[in-house]
Amino acid sequence: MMDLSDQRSTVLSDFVVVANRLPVDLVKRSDGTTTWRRSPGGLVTALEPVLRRRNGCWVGWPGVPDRDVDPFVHDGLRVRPVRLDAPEVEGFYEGFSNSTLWPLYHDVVVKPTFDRRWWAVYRDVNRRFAHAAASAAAPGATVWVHDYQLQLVPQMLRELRPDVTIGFFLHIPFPPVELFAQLPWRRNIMEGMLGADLVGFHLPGGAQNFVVLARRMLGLETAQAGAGRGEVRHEGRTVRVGAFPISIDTADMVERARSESVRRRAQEIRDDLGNPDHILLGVDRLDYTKGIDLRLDAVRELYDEGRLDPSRTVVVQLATPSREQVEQYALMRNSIETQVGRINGDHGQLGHPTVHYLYQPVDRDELIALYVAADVMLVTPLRDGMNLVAKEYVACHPAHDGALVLSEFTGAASELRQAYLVNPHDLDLVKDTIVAALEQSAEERRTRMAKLHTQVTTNDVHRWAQTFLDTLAATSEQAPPRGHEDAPPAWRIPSTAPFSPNESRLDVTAAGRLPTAPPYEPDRAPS
Ligand SMILES: Nc1ncnc2c1ncn2[C@@H]1O[C@H](COP(=O)(O)OP(=O)(O)O)[C@@H](O)[C@H]1O
Ligand SMILES: O=P(O)(O)OC[C@H]1O[C@H](O[C@H]2O[C@H](CO)[C@@H](O)[C@H](O)[C@H]2O)[C@H](O)[C@@H](O)[C@@H]1O
Repeated sequence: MMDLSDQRSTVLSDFVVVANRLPVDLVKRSDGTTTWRRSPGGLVTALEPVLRRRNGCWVGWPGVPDRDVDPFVHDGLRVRPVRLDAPEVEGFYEGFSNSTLWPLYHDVVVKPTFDRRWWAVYRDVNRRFAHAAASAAAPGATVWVHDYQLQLVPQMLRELRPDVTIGFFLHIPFPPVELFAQLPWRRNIMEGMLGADLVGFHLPGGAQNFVVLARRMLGLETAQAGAGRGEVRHEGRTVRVGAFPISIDTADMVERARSESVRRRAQEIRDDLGNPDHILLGVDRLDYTKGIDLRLDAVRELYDEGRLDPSRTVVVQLATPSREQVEQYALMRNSIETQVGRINGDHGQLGHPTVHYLYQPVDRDELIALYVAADVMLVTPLRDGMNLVAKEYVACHPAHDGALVLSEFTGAASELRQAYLVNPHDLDLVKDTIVAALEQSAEERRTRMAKLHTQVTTNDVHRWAQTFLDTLAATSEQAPPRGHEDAPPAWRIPSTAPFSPNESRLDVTAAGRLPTAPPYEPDRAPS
């Protein structure tokens, strides 16, 4: 248990978010001075408005190695930076997080590397984050730990601060048993996450995979209800598990998309692109999971076959630089840029490329203007935890124009059922679907987009956070009084079989049901 008496000089918070990324990155300007810039990725997009509303504190890494930065307030947000040295960035961030866990959890779309040195660094860095969180949290605070980079933090934090309530949320898919079982440190990761009071995933499938592993691999007592809700009994505590599909600050997006300045800019973009009949748009971190290469293949074939007219239909692809030191990302960049060059070489004209490609982050309002201008949004990941870009595009079409082509392998596809859903591995289907989205009737377009818009308006990021945090609060209220943690729960379902990674995932749903109606409904995913 940590002594908080030495923390008097620092403000302690009742609500602490812990994530690898801070909402802002420290970046060097060309003149050698530094400034803070919005960090990449959907985790920051989602959490920033949540923290702003709840006046909490954010513990995370400032995005550059070897920099000690004191706690500070950025644009009204309280921020507590955690230092990582260059070898730690390599072993923890580029290595274990993004070359082991990221590919393993994304269906092994590239081969994960299992390196024992990276694992040791991952553990050490997780311990540092746990200490930073423990130092930031007021007595009895709620600490919300995020994502695959910090899966050991809940357990480590609990050892330091048994008084705090701990939530954990995974932003990427949680893999099926047979994939997770490849991980040499699979037990440590599971035990790390089980340090939380509530473990959340985007989708019921991830939650179910987690409960199955707890029972089969760790031999713990578990219970499952429908739609991914479950409980795991661990070290005398009950850990709740659930699905909580994340979203965006929809009202903010809608307001910006409707603003005069953004609408004017959207028209300028159309003019600058030569007033084509159709604009197809892709917006992604440059990541091999996002299927940018697949959609470019589809578009190239459509141009080659004359099904799309390059003088009337243009593609805009924004790619945010991401994890550039990781080999697979550098390779992916090269191959995408080769694809873009080839399409433009074959189908572009002087001053009029058919694919407009930017490898850079753009300002938020510029991005929204692009969403507004685009007739068809292409979201084709091979695997994606959620994909907020899809929801952002929908939010930016409050008049119910536009069309969304969406991979079935995104978390968003489970909610955005009226999108043009595609299997991105099926190139002919992707091509036909792009053409269908372009040729849809005005009525079809309005009907689909109206339903999608209702979905993202009803289920925004504030509702997501509220549901998770309400569930977490209810969980800690239901915990047995200290000293009575071993009282046997009524629902106990003992593990019966030894762990086997090949066991069917589905058989566990027969394991048991919660005897009483659970107090929460995290799987509400209205259409
Ligand atoms: N080039 C870009 N410039 C600015 N923001 C971008 C760019 N590309 C992506 N984004 C933002 O990054 C976020 C991506 O989130 P998401 O789709 O959930 O995927 P991920 O978190 O894996 O990158 C979105 O909020 C999107 O608006
Ligand atoms: O921090 P980076 O290495 O630069 O990567 C950016 C973020 O990518 C991942 O985002 C995920 O979270 C989104 C919101 O829940 C979700 O929509 C998306 O499907 C995920 O890929 C990663 O999980 C974050 O930790 C990174 O910060």
